Amino acid sequence: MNAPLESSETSTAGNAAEYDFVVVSNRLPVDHVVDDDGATSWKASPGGLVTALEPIMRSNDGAWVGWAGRPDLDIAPFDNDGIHIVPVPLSAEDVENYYEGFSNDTLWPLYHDVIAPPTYHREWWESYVAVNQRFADAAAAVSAEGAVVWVQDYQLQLVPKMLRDKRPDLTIGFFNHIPFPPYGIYSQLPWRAAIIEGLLGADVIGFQRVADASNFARAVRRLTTSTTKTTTIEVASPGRATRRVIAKAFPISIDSRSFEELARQPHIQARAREIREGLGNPKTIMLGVDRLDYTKGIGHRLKAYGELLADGRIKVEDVTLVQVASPSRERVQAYMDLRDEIELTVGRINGDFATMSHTAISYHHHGYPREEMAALYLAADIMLVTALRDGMNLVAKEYVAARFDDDGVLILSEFAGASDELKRALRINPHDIDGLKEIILQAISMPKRERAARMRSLRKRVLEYDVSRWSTAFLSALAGVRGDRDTAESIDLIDDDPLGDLEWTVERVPRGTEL
Ligand SMILES: O=P(O)(O)OC[C@H]1O[C@H](O[C@H]2O[C@H](CO)[C@@H](O)[C@H](O)[C@H]2O)[C@H](O)[C@@H](O)[C@@H]1O
Ligand SMILES: O=c1ccn([C@@H]2O[C@H](COP(=O)(O)OP(=O)(O)O)[C@@H](O)[C@H]2O)c(=O)[nH]1
Repeated sequence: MNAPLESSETSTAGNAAEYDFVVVSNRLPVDHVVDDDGATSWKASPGGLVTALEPIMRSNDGAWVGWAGRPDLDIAPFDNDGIHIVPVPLSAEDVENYYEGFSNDTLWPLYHDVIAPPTYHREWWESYVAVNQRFADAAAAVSAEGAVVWVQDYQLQLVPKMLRDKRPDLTIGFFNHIPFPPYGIYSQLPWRAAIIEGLLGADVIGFQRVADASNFARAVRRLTTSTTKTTTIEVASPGRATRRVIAKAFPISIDSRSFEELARQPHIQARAREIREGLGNPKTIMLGVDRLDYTKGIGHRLKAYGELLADGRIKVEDVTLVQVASPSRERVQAYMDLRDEIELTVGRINGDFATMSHTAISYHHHGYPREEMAALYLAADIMLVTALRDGMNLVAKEYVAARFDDDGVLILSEFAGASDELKRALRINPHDIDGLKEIILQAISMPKRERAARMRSLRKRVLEYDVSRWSTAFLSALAGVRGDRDTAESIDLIDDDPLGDLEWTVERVPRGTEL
């Protein structure tokens, strides 16, 4: 990686308005980290957004505008592995109010079915507006005349309108990586109309699920004078021509082939065997990989596993659970509470059931590199995705891509976006602990022939609809709007949407099942 300058000096890779393709996201693909001894370095950022966008950026020669993950850093733009990186500095106060506050303690819980209660603070909102303006200004400064700018995610929902006001020549896309909530929940937000107006600055607004797009269309109808017809929104503003905005589902994916290639490498397979041996070669290894987030249903899966051990329906010598819980948003109170709760539960289950030779839960509060992820997926007989609500969940798709041996069982929450596509997974309602226990037993005893048939079908889907298909679909929809015609690749990405037609009311939303 080229060494970036740690000051506001200009680098050779300047900040001129020269890029025809610009991605704007809260996070850059790399985080600036400082070790205990004060040494600084760059490491891959956490989460699926970066996993999905990195391959597209590498093949597009574009600029990526975002935050370097630490407060008070003023770093000049630099080139990293074929991507022009444009850091947007955030002060410690911005991080507290815009990122930890409004993004992750207001919007995140609100958009995830209020699993945790959202907090509404006016000063957080003011910071969100100011920081969104800063991202919009930075994007405008690097975008060439007529460029395509693709804004990502809930942290930057005001950027499309801010950009359009400043640079009407740009074509603007927005993709929401997390769910868009039903109106009964969304309407709690004191700034609900301003956010819809912000998003409507885009030409194409993408969502993970059909249900998200229809929730958004309903919010548009309730809060604006714009009209909606299927995926088209007619936006009328005083003194301006009516604009057409497309809002529809574009389910995100992964670079499936490259993940499979990685898993096929002999050293990754050797590492998978080593992981199994290290765990005492149990008959069944179950795996969970999540950011330590209350949306991921980690407690529900621990509950089911602990009860199966307590009931004597499985033995600790036979079935081990590996749980990777990568650190996330560690200064937000709900995340601190969750860590305490999960680690207490892990300690109790291990205390009650582990033997000198066999641990029950192998728990890891770390973020691992891609290679280790691939080895873990190969080592796991069962992958447990028990999210209470999740935009997509790329982990589910990575597990499938890694299993070139057509083996392994995916247990997948119906509340994760991936569930719309991965229909031959064992789909579960994570709130139903008894149901989850039965499904785990079914997965443990599933005959090899059935495992292979299911995995083949899952792999067909994941290999066919990869991240390049996702970005091509989105960007051709954007090109269609720019040319004032919808040339969008016909998106038959979803055959049907089991939850899509439900307009949930607040009362029907599952609220934190008691564990
Ligand atoms: O940046 P952080 O606050 O550390 O959080 C990491 C990312 O988490 C979220 O990921 C989402 O995007 C994935 C890819 O589309 C999707 O599979 C997953 O369901 C979402 O939760 C968040 O949306 C990103 O902005 C964060 O960078
Ligand atoms: O220790 C870890 C844990 C997770 N991941 C990656 O982080 C992403 C998680 O994406 P997902 O969509 O499942 O959830 P998110 O964290 O974005 O909500 C996946 O690419 C994982 O492989 C990783 O690289 N190391």
